[in-house]
Amino acid sequence: MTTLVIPGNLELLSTEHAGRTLRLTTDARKGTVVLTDTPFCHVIHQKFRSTTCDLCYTFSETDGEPLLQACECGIHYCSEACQLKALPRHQGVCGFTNREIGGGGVGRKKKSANRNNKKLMTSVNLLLSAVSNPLPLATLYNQIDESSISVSTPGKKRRLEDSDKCEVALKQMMPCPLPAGSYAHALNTVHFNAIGLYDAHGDESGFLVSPLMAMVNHSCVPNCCQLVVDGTVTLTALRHIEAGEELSYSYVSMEGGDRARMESILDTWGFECNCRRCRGEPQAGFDKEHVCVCGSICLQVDRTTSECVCHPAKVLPLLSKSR
Ligand SMILES: C[S@@+](CC[C@H](N)C(=O)[O-])C[C@H]1O[C@@H](n2cnc3c(N)ncnc32)[C@H](O)[C@@H]1O
Repeated sequence: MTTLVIPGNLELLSTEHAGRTLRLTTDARKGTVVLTDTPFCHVIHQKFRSTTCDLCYTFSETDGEPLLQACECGIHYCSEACQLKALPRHQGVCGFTNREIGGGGVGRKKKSANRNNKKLMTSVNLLLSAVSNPLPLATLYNQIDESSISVSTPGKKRRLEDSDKCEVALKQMMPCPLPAGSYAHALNTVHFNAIGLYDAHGDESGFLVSPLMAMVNHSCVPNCCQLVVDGTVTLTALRHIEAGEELSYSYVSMEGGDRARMESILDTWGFECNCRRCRGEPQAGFDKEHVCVCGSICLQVDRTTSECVCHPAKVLPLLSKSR
Protein backbone atom coordinates (compact mmCIF):
# COMPACT_ATOMS: atom_id res chain seq x y z
CA MET A 1 0.00 0.00 0.00
CA THR A 2 1.33 3.48 -0.85
CA THR A 3 1.38 5.86 2.06
CA LEU A 4 -0.57 9.07 2.13
CA VAL A 5 1.62 12.00 1.10
CA ILE A 6 1.40 14.66 3.81
CA PRO A 7 2.69 18.15 2.86
CA GLY A 8 5.64 19.45 4.89
CA ASN A 9 3.63 21.93 6.96
CA LEU A 10 1.30 19.21 8.24
CA GLU A 11 1.57 16.25 10.58
CA LEU A 12 -0.75 13.26 10.83
CA LEU A 13 -1.30 11.97 14.33
CA SER A 14 -3.70 9.74 16.18
CA THR A 15 -5.91 10.92 19.01
CA GLU A 16 -7.92 8.83 21.44
CA HIS A 17 -11.07 10.93 21.19
CA ALA A 18 -11.33 11.37 17.40
CA GLY A 19 -8.98 8.98 15.59
CA ARG A 20 -6.53 10.41 13.09
CA THR A 21 -6.14 14.15 12.78
CA LEU A 22 -3.98 16.66 10.92
CA ARG A 23 -2.08 19.41 12.68
CA LEU A 24 0.05 22.31 11.48
CA THR A 25 3.80 22.35 12.03
CA THR A 26 4.05 26.09 11.33
CA ASP A 27 1.91 29.10 12.29
CA ALA A 28 -0.74 30.16 9.77
CA ARG A 29 -2.23 33.62 9.49
CA LYS A 30 -5.99 34.16 9.24
CA GLY A 31 -7.03 33.76 5.61
CA THR A 32 -4.15 31.42 4.65
CA VAL A 33 -5.04 28.35 2.62
CA VAL A 34 -3.50 25.67 4.86
CA LEU A 35 -4.38 22.68 2.73
CA THR A 36 -5.42 21.93 -0.86
CA ASP A 37 -6.47 18.49 -1.97
CA THR A 38 -7.71 16.71 -5.10
CA PRO A 39 -10.81 14.53 -4.71
CA PHE A 40 -10.42 10.91 -5.73
CA CYS A 41 -14.12 10.14 -6.00
CA HIS A 42 -17.38 12.03 -6.25
CA VAL A 43 -21.03 11.68 -7.07
CA ILE A 44 -23.30 14.42 -8.39
CA HIS A 45 -26.95 13.96 -7.39
CA GLN A 46 -29.09 13.05 -10.38
CA LYS A 47 -31.08 16.30 -10.22
CA PHE A 48 -27.89 18.34 -10.52
CA ARG A 49 -26.12 16.37 -13.26
CA SER A 50 -27.25 18.58 -16.12
CA THR A 51 -26.02 21.74 -14.38
CA THR A 52 -22.81 20.53 -12.69
CA CYS A 53 -19.57 19.64 -14.47
CA ASP A 54 -18.61 16.08 -13.50
CA LEU A 55 -14.92 16.97 -13.44
CA CYS A 56 -14.44 20.45 -11.95
CA TYR A 57 -17.95 20.78 -10.37
CA THR A 58 -18.53 24.12 -12.10
CA PHE A 59 -22.17 24.98 -11.73
CA SER A 60 -24.05 26.38 -14.70
CA GLU A 61 -27.54 27.86 -14.46
CA THR A 62 -29.97 26.18 -16.84
CA ASP A 63 -30.81 29.48 -18.53
CA GLY A 64 -27.12 30.14 -19.18
CA GLU A 65 -24.74 28.43 -21.57
CA PRO A 66 -25.73 24.72 -21.69
CA LEU A 67 -23.15 22.20 -20.45
CA LEU A 68 -21.91 19.60 -22.89
CA GLN A 69 -23.60 16.28 -22.33
CA ALA A 70 -21.24 13.34 -22.02
CA CYS A 71 -23.61 10.52 -22.78
CA GLU A 72 -27.05 9.07 -22.15
CA CYS A 73 -26.27 8.38 -18.50
CA GLY A 74 -26.89 12.06 -17.81
CA ILE A 75 -23.38 13.14 -16.76
CA HIS A 76 -22.35 16.56 -18.11
CA TYR A 77 -19.14 18.56 -18.47
CA CYS A 78 -18.54 22.29 -18.75
CA SER A 79 -15.97 21.99 -21.57
CA GLU A 80 -14.53 19.52 -24.02
CA ALA A 81 -11.27 19.67 -22.08
CA CYS A 82 -13.04 18.47 -18.90
CA GLN A 83 -14.92 15.82 -20.86
CA LEU A 84 -11.71 14.48 -22.39
CA LYS A 85 -9.84 14.50 -19.09
CA ALA A 86 -12.67 12.64 -17.39
CA LEU A 87 -13.04 9.97 -20.07
CA PRO A 88 -11.05 7.16 -18.38
CA ARG A 89 -13.07 7.54 -15.18
CA HIS A 90 -16.37 8.06 -16.92
CA GLN A 91 -16.09 4.68 -18.63
CA GLY A 92 -15.97 3.06 -15.19
CA VAL A 93 -19.11 4.67 -13.76
CA CYS A 94 -21.17 5.15 -16.93
CA GLY A 95 -24.47 3.34 -16.73
CA PHE A 96 -24.04 2.32 -13.09
CA THR A 97 -24.62 5.56 -11.20
CA ASN A 98 -28.42 5.37 -11.52
CA ARG A 99 -28.86 1.84 -10.24
CA GLU A 100 -31.56 1.20 -7.69
CA ILE A 101 -30.72 -0.69 -4.55
CA GLY A 102 -33.31 -3.47 -4.16
CA GLY A 103 -35.55 -3.85 -1.13
CA GLY A 104 -36.21 -0.16 -0.41
CA GLY A 105 -33.83 0.10 2.54
CA VAL A 106 -33.91 -1.43 5.97
CA GLY A 107 -36.02 1.03 7.97
CA ARG A 108 -39.46 0.05 9.36
CA LYS A 109 -41.35 3.04 7.97
CA LYS A 110 -41.45 3.78 4.24
CA LYS A 111 -40.06 7.30 4.68
CA SER A 112 -37.02 6.22 6.65
CA ALA A 113 -36.58 3.24 4.30
CA ASN A 114 -36.39 5.64 1.38
CA ARG A 115 -33.96 7.86 3.24
CA ASN A 116 -31.74 4.88 4.08
CA ASN A 117 -31.94 3.70 0.50
CA LYS A 118 -30.91 7.12 -0.80
CA LYS A 119 -27.97 7.28 1.62
CA LEU A 120 -26.85 3.79 0.65
CA MET A 121 -27.23 4.62 -3.05
CA THR A 122 -25.08 7.72 -2.66
CA SER A 123 -22.36 5.73 -0.88
CA VAL A 124 -22.47 2.98 -3.53
CA ASN A 125 -22.11 5.59 -6.28
CA LEU A 126 -19.24 7.20 -4.40
CA LEU A 127 -17.53 3.85 -4.07
CA LEU A 128 -18.06 3.13 -7.77
CA SER A 129 -16.47 6.45 -8.55
CA ALA A 130 -13.55 5.61 -6.22
CA VAL A 131 -12.80 2.28 -7.85
CA SER A 132 -13.13 3.79 -11.34
CA ASN A 133 -10.37 6.25 -10.58
CA PRO A 134 -7.18 5.35 -12.44
CA LEU A 135 -5.30 6.38 -9.27
CA PRO A 136 -4.17 3.36 -7.27
CA LEU A 137 -6.83 1.80 -5.10
CA ALA A 138 -4.43 2.32 -2.25
CA THR A 139 -5.85 5.84 -1.96
CA LEU A 140 -9.09 4.28 -0.84
CA TYR A 141 -7.42 1.81 1.48
CA ASN A 142 -5.59 4.63 3.20
CA GLN A 143 -8.97 5.74 4.44
CA ILE A 144 -9.85 2.33 5.82
CA ASP A 145 -8.56 2.22 9.32
CA GLU A 146 -10.33 0.59 12.21
CA SER A 147 -8.44 2.78 14.63
CA SER A 148 -10.45 5.74 13.40
CA ILE A 149 -13.46 4.32 15.21
CA SER A 150 -12.84 6.17 18.42
CA VAL A 151 -14.82 5.78 21.64
CA SER A 152 -16.97 8.74 20.64
CA THR A 153 -18.29 7.13 17.45
CA PRO A 154 -21.18 4.83 18.47
CA GLY A 155 -23.09 5.43 15.20
CA LYS A 156 -20.10 4.45 13.11
CA LYS A 157 -19.59 1.18 14.97
CA ARG A 158 -23.28 0.35 14.52
CA ARG A 159 -23.18 1.12 10.81
CA LEU A 160 -20.10 -1.03 10.27
CA GLU A 161 -21.79 -3.99 11.96
CA ASP A 162 -24.95 -3.45 9.85
CA SER A 163 -23.18 -3.24 6.53
CA ASP A 164 -21.01 -6.26 7.28
CA LYS A 165 -24.26 -8.20 7.03
CA CYS A 166 -24.89 -7.02 3.45
CA GLU A 167 -21.38 -7.69 2.11
CA VAL A 168 -22.62 -10.34 -0.35
CA ALA A 169 -25.37 -8.10 -1.75
CA LEU A 170 -22.91 -5.25 -2.17
CA LYS A 171 -20.45 -7.43 -4.03
CA GLN A 172 -23.14 -8.35 -6.57
CA MET A 173 -24.23 -4.73 -6.91
CA MET A 174 -20.83 -3.21 -7.59
CA PRO A 175 -18.65 -4.13 -10.53
CA CYS A 176 -15.48 -3.30 -8.64
CA PRO A 177 -12.26 -5.10 -7.96
CA LEU A 178 -12.29 -4.89 -4.17
CA PRO A 179 -10.98 -7.88 -2.25
CA ALA A 180 -13.68 -10.11 -0.72
CA GLY A 181 -14.58 -9.03 2.78
CA SER A 182 -13.79 -5.36 2.23
CA TYR A 183 -16.90 -4.09 0.43
CA ALA A 184 -18.91 -3.08 3.47
CA HIS A 185 -15.91 -1.47 5.08
CA ALA A 186 -15.06 0.48 1.91
CA LEU A 187 -18.67 1.61 1.67
CA ASN A 188 -18.54 2.96 5.20
CA THR A 189 -15.25 4.59 4.48
CA VAL A 190 -16.63 6.67 1.64
CA HIS A 191 -19.77 7.41 3.65
CA PHE A 192 -17.93 8.74 6.69
CA ASN A 193 -15.39 10.71 4.67
CA ALA A 194 -17.72 12.34 2.16
CA ILE A 195 -17.75 16.11 1.83
CA GLY A 196 -20.87 17.87 0.52
CA LEU A 197 -20.79 19.74 -2.78
CA TYR A 198 -23.02 22.79 -3.10
CA ASP A 199 -24.34 24.70 -6.09
CA ALA A 200 -24.34 28.47 -6.37
CA HIS A 201 -27.53 28.65 -4.29
CA GLY A 202 -26.05 26.63 -1.46
CA ASP A 203 -28.08 23.50 -2.29
CA GLU A 204 -26.33 20.15 -1.89
CA SER A 205 -25.49 18.92 -5.38
CA GLY A 206 -23.37 15.87 -4.53
CA PHE A 207 -20.51 14.43 -2.49
CA LEU A 208 -16.80 13.88 -2.89
CA VAL A 209 -14.04 12.16 -0.96
CA SER A 210 -10.65 13.75 -0.76
CA PRO A 211 -7.78 11.77 0.80
CA LEU A 212 -6.10 14.47 2.91
CA MET A 213 -9.23 16.39 3.78
CA ALA A 214 -10.67 13.09 5.06
CA MET A 215 -8.08 13.27 7.87
CA VAL A 216 -9.35 16.63 9.16
CA ASN A 217 -11.68 16.33 12.15
CA HIS A 218 -14.81 18.25 13.03
CA SER A 219 -15.29 21.06 15.51
CA CYS A 220 -18.33 23.28 16.12
CA VAL A 221 -15.78 26.02 16.93
CA PRO A 222 -13.60 25.33 13.88
CA ASN A 223 -10.30 27.05 13.10
CA CYS A 224 -10.77 26.54 9.34
CA CYS A 225 -13.46 26.55 6.69
CA GLN A 226 -13.56 24.05 3.88
CA LEU A 227 -14.41 25.08 0.31
CA VAL A 228 -14.40 23.38 -3.08
CA VAL A 229 -13.06 25.68 -5.79
CA ASP A 230 -12.54 24.56 -9.42
CA GLY A 231 -12.45 20.90 -8.50
CA THR A 232 -9.95 21.44 -5.67
CA VAL A 233 -10.81 21.10 -1.98
CA THR A 234 -9.30 23.84 0.16
CA LEU A 235 -9.02 24.49 3.88
CA THR A 236 -8.61 28.14 4.91
CA ALA A 237 -7.59 29.44 8.35
CA LEU A 238 -10.45 31.37 9.97
CA ARG A 239 -8.12 32.82 12.59
CA HIS A 240 -4.42 32.77 13.45
CA ILE A 241 -3.47 29.11 13.95
CA GLU A 242 -0.38 28.23 15.95
CA ALA A 243 2.07 25.45 15.06
CA GLY A 244 0.92 22.25 16.76
CA GLU A 245 -2.79 23.06 16.62
CA GLU A 246 -5.11 20.45 15.14
CA LEU A 247 -6.94 21.61 12.03
CA SER A 248 -10.73 21.46 12.10
CA TYR A 249 -13.75 22.55 10.16
CA SER A 250 -17.44 22.11 10.80
CA TYR A 251 -18.98 19.06 9.12
CA VAL A 252 -22.50 20.31 9.72
CA SER A 253 -24.70 23.35 9.35
CA MET A 254 -25.19 25.55 12.40
CA GLU A 255 -28.72 26.29 11.29
CA GLY A 256 -31.33 25.04 13.76
CA GLY A 257 -29.38 25.48 16.99
CA ASP A 258 -27.37 23.24 19.30
CA ARG A 259 -29.70 20.26 19.52
CA ALA A 260 -30.23 19.95 15.76
CA ARG A 261 -26.48 20.26 15.23
CA MET A 262 -25.60 17.54 17.76
CA GLU A 263 -28.24 15.18 16.31
CA SER A 264 -27.01 15.83 12.79
CA ILE A 265 -23.42 15.01 13.82
CA LEU A 266 -24.46 11.72 15.40
CA ASP A 267 -26.82 10.76 12.58
CA THR A 268 -24.60 11.67 9.63
CA TRP A 269 -21.13 11.20 11.03
CA GLY A 270 -21.72 8.66 13.78
CA PHE A 271 -19.96 10.46 16.63
CA GLU A 272 -20.81 12.55 19.66
CA CYS A 273 -19.09 15.92 19.50
CA ASN A 274 -17.42 17.04 22.68
CA CYS A 275 -16.19 20.48 21.62
CA ARG A 276 -16.44 23.65 23.73
CA ARG A 277 -19.63 24.67 22.03
CA CYS A 278 -21.33 21.28 22.57
CA ARG A 279 -20.18 21.23 26.21
CA GLY A 280 -21.84 24.63 26.64
CA GLU A 281 -18.62 26.37 27.66
CA PRO A 282 -18.10 30.10 27.02
CA GLN A 283 -16.45 30.76 23.70
CA ALA A 284 -13.89 33.49 24.11
CA GLY A 285 -13.32 35.60 21.04
CA PHE A 286 -16.31 34.11 19.29
CA ASP A 287 -18.73 37.00 19.75
CA LYS A 288 -17.09 39.40 17.35
CA GLU A 289 -17.44 37.07 14.39
CA HIS A 290 -20.33 36.02 12.25
CA VAL A 291 -21.09 32.32 12.15
CA CYS A 292 -22.21 31.05 8.79
CA VAL A 293 -24.90 28.37 8.46
CA CYS A 294 -22.19 25.92 7.40
CA GLY A 295 -20.53 26.35 10.78
CA SER A 296 -17.59 28.45 9.69
CA ILE A 297 -16.71 31.73 11.27
CA CYS A 298 -16.84 33.92 8.22
CA LEU A 299 -13.79 35.74 7.02
CA GLN A 300 -15.51 38.09 4.65
CA VAL A 301 -19.04 39.18 5.18
CA ASP A 302 -20.69 41.67 2.91
CA ARG A 303 -22.72 43.70 5.38
CA THR A 304 -25.34 44.61 2.77
CA THR A 305 -26.02 41.19 1.31
CA SER A 306 -24.70 38.96 4.12
CA GLU A 307 -22.80 36.94 1.52
CA CYS A 308 -19.93 35.05 3.07
CA VAL A 309 -16.75 33.40 1.90
CA CYS A 310 -18.12 29.90 2.48
CA HIS A 311 -21.17 30.29 0.28
CA PRO A 312 -20.14 33.13 -2.02
CA ALA A 313 -23.28 33.24 -4.11
CA LYS A 314 -25.82 32.65 -1.39
CA VAL A 315 -27.30 35.30 0.83
CA LEU A 316 -27.22 33.76 4.26
CA PRO A 317 -29.01 34.57 7.45
CA LEU A 318 -25.97 34.91 9.70
CA LEU A 319 -26.46 33.33 13.08
CA SER A 320 -26.05 34.87 16.46
CA LYS A 321 -23.10 33.42 18.38
CA SER A 322 -24.69 33.39 21.80
CA ARG A 323 -26.04 30.00 22.82
C1 LIG B 1 -13.53 12.61 7.86
S1 LIG B 1 -13.11 11.46 9.10
C2 LIG B 1 -11.86 12.34 9.99
C3 LIG B 1 -10.62 11.48 10.18
C4 LIG B 1 -10.81 10.37 11.17
N1 LIG B 1 -10.49 10.84 12.49
C5 LIG B 1 -9.94 9.17 10.79
O1 LIG B 1 -9.14 8.72 11.63
O2 LIG B 1 -10.11 8.62 9.72
C6 LIG B 1 -14.56 11.58 10.09
C7 LIG B 1 -14.59 10.68 11.30
O3 LIG B 1 -13.63 11.11 12.27
C8 LIG B 1 -14.16 11.03 13.60
N2 LIG B 1 -14.28 12.40 14.13
C9 LIG B 1 -14.13 13.56 13.45
N3 LIG B 1 -14.25 14.63 14.25
C10 LIG B 1 -14.52 14.16 15.48
C11 LIG B 1 -14.75 14.78 16.73
N4 LIG B 1 -14.76 16.10 16.89
N5 LIG B 1 -14.98 13.96 17.80
C12 LIG B 1 -14.98 12.59 17.66
N6 LIG B 1 -14.78 11.95 16.50
C13 LIG B 1 -14.54 12.71 15.41
C14 LIG B 1 -15.52 10.36 13.46
O4 LIG B 1 -15.31 8.97 13.61
C15 LIG B 1 -15.92 10.68 12.02
O5 LIG B 1 -16.84 9.76 11.48
